[in-house]
Amino acid sequence: MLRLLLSNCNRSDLISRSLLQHLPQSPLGARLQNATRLMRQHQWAGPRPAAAKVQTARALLWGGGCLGVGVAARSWWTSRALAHCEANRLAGVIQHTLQQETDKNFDWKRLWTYLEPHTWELIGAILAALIVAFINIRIPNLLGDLVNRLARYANTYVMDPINNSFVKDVSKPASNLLSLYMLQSGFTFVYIYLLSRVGEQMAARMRQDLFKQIVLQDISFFDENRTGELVNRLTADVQDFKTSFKHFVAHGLRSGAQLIGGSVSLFMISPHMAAIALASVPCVVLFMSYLGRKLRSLSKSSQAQAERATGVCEEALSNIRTVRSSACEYREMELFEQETNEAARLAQELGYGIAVFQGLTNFFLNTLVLSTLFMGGHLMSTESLTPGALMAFLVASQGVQRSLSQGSILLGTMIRGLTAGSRVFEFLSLQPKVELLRGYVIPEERLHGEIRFENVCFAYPMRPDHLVLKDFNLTLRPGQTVALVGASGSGKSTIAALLERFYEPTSGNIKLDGYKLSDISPYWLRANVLGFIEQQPILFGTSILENVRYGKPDASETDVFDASKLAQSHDFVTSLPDGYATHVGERGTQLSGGQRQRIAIARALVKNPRILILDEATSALDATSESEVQKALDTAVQNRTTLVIAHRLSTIRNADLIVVMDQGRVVETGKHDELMAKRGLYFELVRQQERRENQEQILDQAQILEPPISENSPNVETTKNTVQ
Ligand SMILES: Nc1ncnc2c1ncn2[C@@H]1O[C@H](COP(=O)(O)OP(=O)(O)OP(=O)(O)O)[C@@H](O)[C@H]1O
Repeated sequence: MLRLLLSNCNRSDLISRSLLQHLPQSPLGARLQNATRLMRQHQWAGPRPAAAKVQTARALLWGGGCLGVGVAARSWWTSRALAHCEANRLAGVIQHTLQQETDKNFDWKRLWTYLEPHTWELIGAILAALIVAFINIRIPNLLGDLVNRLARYANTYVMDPINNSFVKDVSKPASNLLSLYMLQSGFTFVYIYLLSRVGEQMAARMRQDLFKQIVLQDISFFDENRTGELVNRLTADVQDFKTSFKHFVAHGLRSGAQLIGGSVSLFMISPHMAAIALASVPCVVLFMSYLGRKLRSLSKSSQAQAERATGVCEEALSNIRTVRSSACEYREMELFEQETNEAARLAQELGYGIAVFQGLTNFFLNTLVLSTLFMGGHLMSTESLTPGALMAFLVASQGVQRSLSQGSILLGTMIRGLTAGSRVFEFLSLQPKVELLRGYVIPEERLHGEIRFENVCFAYPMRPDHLVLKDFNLTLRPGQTVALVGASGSGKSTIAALLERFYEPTSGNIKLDGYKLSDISPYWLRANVLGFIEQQPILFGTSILENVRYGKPDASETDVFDASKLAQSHDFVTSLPDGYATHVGERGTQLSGGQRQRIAIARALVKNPRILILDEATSALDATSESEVQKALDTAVQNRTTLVIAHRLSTIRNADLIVVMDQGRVVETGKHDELMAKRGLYFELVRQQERRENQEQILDQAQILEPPISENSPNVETTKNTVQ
């Protein structure tokens, strides 16, 4: 789906045509840009850790050794080209290792970029939370005051409460207390409301940035990361971070302020009791930070495991037809069960750690209350403490106790939040190697559609030690149809992927009308020059009109109809009850394979591309659909340079040039008749295919001739018995 997204980049969404026009258009400008890009890449590799330097040196020595062997084994020219491939491949290995070593600590600076636009709201929330904390510190003193006054009337029977001095005496501290309660609730509302605004807006921006960053990544990123895991980061991790942030700021600030303020007032009420009560706090703090570190690493593995479970679920659901047709429902259930059980086990371990911590903290705090009562009673008996002061001390110490126990919950929240945040920021800081908009645009009058592959070597980033293309050379002249054939895995689709700039060659060049592809804006290239038709095209769950328009968002209805006529889809679309407004279902499941394919062809043609890439566009179809789609393709390729990746060799007999590939190299080129006369690999492939097709025909005929199974036939009996 992402390949499709990249190959049909939505121009109106990302950048206006005028911006594209302003990009440098001369080869010199492009060379300068390329040089800057290379310099930046070089700077990135700049300060290498010592271990990496050793690794680099080792790798280079090893590379040197390999070069030596290569020189001895091959002719000078071939080995020089391959040595170059090997050196570049090694550079890939080193870069991959270095990337894995990058620090994944929490990025506070990046967090600030999200908070900065809400500075005033945040300050307001912090102030309101601090005021609440201050009020909470004041309340015990006022309560103590009230209790002292009430204590005076402990043994007095109040006859007339209205005219009695009791009311006058008590009303002032009581009304003071009431006003504080009202202020406390008002400021609580303010900070909770402001924090939730900041949190929601921050989370929305984070999600948008993360999605943008993910969509812009190189295709190799998607080879490495599973879709479900990416979706998990976009949803669960951002959610976790937001919740933890709000919780932490709201309760953390209040608890922190209350802890400090409450401790001060404890000292003011009774320094003796306060000293005893707070003596053991440093031990709790030390214990808290030790456990915090342990819990953080546990939380990290627990969240990563949850991500894996989501990955399994997403993969199974998005490929439900394959799961069903392979009868793998129970396997998928089992796999999901294993992954979720493991996630639950890790989460339980985390919960266990937090529970131990909280239990110990509670025990500590309760013994603190008990010792306070014991000490307070003793001081009261010696008349060095009033009952009001004891009451104030107890309420204040309860405030401190609440803050401390909040601290243990906050610790868990903070751990979860920091882990989720660093996972989100990890992807936010990734930079794609190929920048979508960087590069120049070839002026219309110079765009002819000539493609040259010059000594291209390539290894996939996920398998840097496996060279897929070795010194690959090929020229496609403007308007020519060139077919790539070869055994499975020989590198045909890789050629198409390189032409689309889904990957960059490890060495060598690909040129379009003499301009290096690496200097051209990939966005412009895919949006204007290349039309890509895949073997199994994916449609989006919207109308046929929107699906065709996906190739060119500003296409008029007439453009869509014209492209559909060229793709032989107009007639079947207009015969549908809703015509172009027909919904195709998720991934286009409500259409037949041939219909999907023809809509995909219309989607590619609507932008009138100069170059068409057909990746086995008919191989997944039955004979009727194949002939319809083939008709569409025959019209589509006219006046365009076309690269056909062929499986059914019968469909490319008329190609202007057939290129036979074997293990990433070109081994034969020519027209069909020339290659057949050569009796080389192409001849062999054609023969193999003919034999296979004959065998399939014989099997089909055998099935037709086989008598229908009757109710009484032994086969049916056997089946019945087996089922029973
Ligand atoms: N994304 C990828 N990451 C790593 N290796 C890959 C990737 N895609 C393909 N390969 C490997 O590259 C080699 C060439 O694959 P490619 O798809 O180009 O072959 P092909 O000739 O098109 O095969 P087929 O006819 O079966 O489609 C294979 O060995 C394959 O395993």
